[in-house]
Amino acid sequence: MAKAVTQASLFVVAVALIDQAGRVLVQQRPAGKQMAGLWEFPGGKVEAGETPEAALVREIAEELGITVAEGALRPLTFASEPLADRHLLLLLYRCRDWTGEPQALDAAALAWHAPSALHRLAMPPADKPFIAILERALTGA
Ligand SMILES: Nc1nc2c([nH]c(=O)n2[C@H]2C[C@H](O)[C@@H](COP(=O)(O)OP(=O)(O)OP(=O)(O)O)O2)c(=O)[nH]1
Repeated sequence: MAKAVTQASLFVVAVALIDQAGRVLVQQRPAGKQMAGLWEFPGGKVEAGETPEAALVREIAEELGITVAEGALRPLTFASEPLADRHLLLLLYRCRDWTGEPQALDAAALAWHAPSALHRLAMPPADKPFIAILERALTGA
């Protein structure tokens, strides 16, 4: 019999911005937040009435100060797992086209890394499987 879901879902969208050198942008969660200090993909919670893509366009503008068109967001993969007292549904998109220079408006720091270098970063548990998927997506392997 299927296990009953008792936790409310936390619906989050995030983006792997990919530059011309094939590096991916990650940001460091600031002090005072849950999982402070960990490196994550820019994004955040989908608000009531928003599509995932509209939420991600909004979050990218708020967190990085850059403009992305919804059509430039390509679904890549997702995670579904418990997070504290909730159940996290995390949709990861990839994106190669944006306008502006990313700034750390909501993060302690930004960094560009080749996907293989992400293995060395402290990231949230849900993000770990994303690294190999990004490596395959960017090398074509
Ligand atoms: N943006 C983002 N969030 C992630 C990733 N991995 C991961 O587990 N999360 C979690 C952390 C948070 O619990 C949630 C994102 O929500 P959020 O960033 O809007 O929420 P928050 O707790 O940082 O801040 P707030 O909006 O409540 O002030 O998803 C990721 O790669 N990117």
